[in-house]
Amino acid sequence: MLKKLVLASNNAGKLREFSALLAPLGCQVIAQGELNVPEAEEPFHTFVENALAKARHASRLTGLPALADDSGLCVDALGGAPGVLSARFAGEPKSDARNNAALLAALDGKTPRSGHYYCVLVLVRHADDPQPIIADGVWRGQVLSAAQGDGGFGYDPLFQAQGESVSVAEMDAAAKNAVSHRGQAMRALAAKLAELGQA
Ligand SMILES: O=P(O)(O)OP(=O)(O)OP(=O)(O)OC[C@H]1O[C@@H](n2cnc3c(O)ncnc32)[C@H](O)[C@@H]1O
Ligand SMILES: [Mg+2]
Repeated sequence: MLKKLVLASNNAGKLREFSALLAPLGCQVIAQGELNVPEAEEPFHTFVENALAKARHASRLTGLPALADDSGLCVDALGGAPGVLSARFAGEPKSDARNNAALLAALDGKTPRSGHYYCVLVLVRHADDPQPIIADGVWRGQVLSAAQGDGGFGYDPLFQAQGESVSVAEMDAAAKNAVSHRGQAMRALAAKLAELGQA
């Protein structure tokens, strides 16, 4: 039974979404920043390796079970970019506004504008956990030609999910969580925990 876990993320947008998504687990959740955990390195080419590195890092420094999210936007006409580099597509320091501008510039004149958000979640029960619990989610859609709305975070003003008539930044938070890559991954993770008798 998980009583307490550290959320291995410094992204305020993700943390807001997780506060609703993790509520059903009924465990105490502490953001790593509150425990002075510095940002982990994310040197890998796959989302899952980066998520595992972030989870192990937070768990090692806090002694708590840790949940990490590695996610990004993968655009078909850009060969999957920004992908694992989504947070830093326009370089350092990380900036959603500059990333959005860089995405529009990269897609200028290109078709199709289709792509997907991807999210992988990794939960380790301790830093050297040999059996991390892993779940992922995919949310397909299109990159718009101009930003719309001011909700959400990251690329949300530029992303319109399949079946929606507004950008993700124009959806309310609960509606996004109900269908998003992160919402899907979180529900899959919760199901795995339940199967293992851990939640
Ligand atoms: O590593 P942490 O501390 O969790 O925070 P981060 O922002 O660096 O997170 P990632 O390394 O996983 O990079 C994810 C980037 O992908 C984008 N992204 C992921 N999920 C998104 C979502 O739901 N809406 C909009 N953009 C998203 C956004 O640019 C994020 O900064
Ligand atoms: Mg990151």
